[in-house]
Amino acid sequence: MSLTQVKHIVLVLSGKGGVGKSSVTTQLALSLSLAGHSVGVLDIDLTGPSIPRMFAIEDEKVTQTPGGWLPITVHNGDAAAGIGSLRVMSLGFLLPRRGDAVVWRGPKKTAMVRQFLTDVFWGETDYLLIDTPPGTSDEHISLVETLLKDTTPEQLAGAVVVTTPQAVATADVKKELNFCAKTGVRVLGVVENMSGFVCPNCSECTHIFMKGGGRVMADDFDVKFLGSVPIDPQFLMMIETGRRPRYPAGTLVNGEDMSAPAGATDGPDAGSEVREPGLLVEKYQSCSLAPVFKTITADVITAVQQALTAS
Ligand SMILES: Nc1ncnc2c1ncn2[C@@H]1O[C@H](COP(=O)(O)OP(=O)(O)OP(=O)(O)O)[C@@H](O)[C@H]1O
Ligand code: SF4
Repeated sequence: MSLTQVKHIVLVLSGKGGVGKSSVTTQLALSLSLAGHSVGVLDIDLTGPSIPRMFAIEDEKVTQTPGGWLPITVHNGDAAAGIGSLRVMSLGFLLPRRGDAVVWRGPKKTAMVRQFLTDVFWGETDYLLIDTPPGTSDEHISLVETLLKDTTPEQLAGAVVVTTPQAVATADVKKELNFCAKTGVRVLGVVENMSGFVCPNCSECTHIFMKGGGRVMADDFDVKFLGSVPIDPQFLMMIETGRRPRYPAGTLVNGEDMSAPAGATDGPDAGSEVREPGLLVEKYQSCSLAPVFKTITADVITAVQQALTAS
């Protein structure tokens, strides 16, 4: 069984598409890795796998070994720098061409999800984040059934549920919380994404949508609110073009100065359209969302430890 050496499995769920589930998964993975943990990301969004693009590895192909499929390495980690390894598996790596459509009926999707859970060789991994499609579809049921059967309660830590602030999103995301309650999956907490907009000129955060819907929903369901994540165009730019985020002098986020140090040059990758997966962790450290996720990650780790004590 490929998950035996995985310590903690965390599902990333949302009832609604486009709320930033894959972005939250990506940032949680980068943040956990920056905190020194070895991290795996399993993308089971079979019809729209966006995780490979987010890690700039969409042209990679996985290899089959006697121990199973080998996930793609984003980086190997650096013990001296206190950074953990980061590896990714997605259906995107098995498709003949980038962007190929996957038109499968339920049973085939169910079988693929099972295969992803049993046939990927993760090796020793502290956190396996599973990015799921929106809703509560065949993939979710297959995922939860297999995990409840094949992993221990200590391994299956629980779910991080992602929403946006508006009522139209929270209404759908509530269905996901009900799904967790019915299937017995613990909810580690709720993240409100796209909560305000970070201006690229002055780094001021403006709440262009409503705010607070995620917290209200978390309170209604008596689960932890993990935090609000603003829209930062620099994060999007980093993902799309590989450019290193840059903020005006004096930009403070969560007490951390995000502006480039005095005299710093932009480096060879600044302005470059070439995305380099190995540099993603380093670049992410200079993104305004990194300190936000540091706090969220610390809360997720605490919630996982509490779940461990309770199980
Ligand atoms: N906080 C953010 N700041 C800037 N851009 C963001 C943020 N969150 C998400 N995005 C961008 O919004 C788009 C949709 O996000 P993402 O793909 O993560 O959503 P999703 O919920 O996983 O979508 P799907 O339902 O299709 O799987 C992406 O281009 C992503 O980079
Ligand atoms: S936040 Fe400040 S710099 Fe940005 S658009 Fe508004 S006024 Fe201009």
